[in-house]
Amino acid sequence: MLKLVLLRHGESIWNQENRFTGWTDVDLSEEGLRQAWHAGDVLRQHGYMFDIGFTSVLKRSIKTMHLTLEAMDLLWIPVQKSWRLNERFYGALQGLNKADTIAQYGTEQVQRWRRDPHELPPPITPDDPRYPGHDARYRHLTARELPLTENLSQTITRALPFWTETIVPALRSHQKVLVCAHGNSLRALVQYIDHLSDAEVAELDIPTGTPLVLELDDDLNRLNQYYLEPPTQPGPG
Ligand SMILES: O=C(O)[C@@H](CO)OP(=O)(O)O
Repeated sequence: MLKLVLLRHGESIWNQENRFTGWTDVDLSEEGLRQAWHAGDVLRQHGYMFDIGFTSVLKRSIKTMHLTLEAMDLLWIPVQKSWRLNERFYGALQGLNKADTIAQYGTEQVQRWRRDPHELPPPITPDDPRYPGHDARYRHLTARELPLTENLSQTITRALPFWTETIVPALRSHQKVLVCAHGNSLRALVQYIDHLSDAEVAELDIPTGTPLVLELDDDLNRLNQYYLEPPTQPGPG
């Protein structure tokens, strides 16, 4: 059996402010920092250890990985970063308050932008300051790879090469793997691994800072899946 742990980053400042985030590189909130440490603490208490970590190039996810590993005294393991694990690129919605957007466009439209795997949010243009082509960390990406907007199905397509070429070989060589990423990039991975329908993935909401354990067979079919909670302390007597 192969075991994989997925961890959504701790709460970010824009999660707290209820804003569409996408590739905006916002930091963790105080609560997010606490959640990231707590995740490591819970993993340690359950006896987990990792050989390698994979994360995105966004600081809320990088810092979550770092704090989680620190709480486990595993800061020494290799951690590989890839833009392919980034959050879904939310186009022109990035930065907007979700409640204001609902007031302007209606609940149904906003829900489609957020959860319909094929619905594209309004795109930005390359002269927009939010265009990733202006950011040094994406300078090796081709024009086709630089998004102007992205739906969940496109997020799966760009995350998949990293899954098959990097994460799967690590799992197959029996390394213990921690993937720290984002609400939608993790939903994309789980949809692929679990063969979830569009309706099922629309219902999937992975909470921040809570380790999700996937047990897989040798063909990478899911056998079991559960969130790790703090172990219950034995009561007095
Ligand atoms: O804003 C975002 O980038 C994501 C994750 O926080 O939001 P949503 O859950 O609406 O897809």
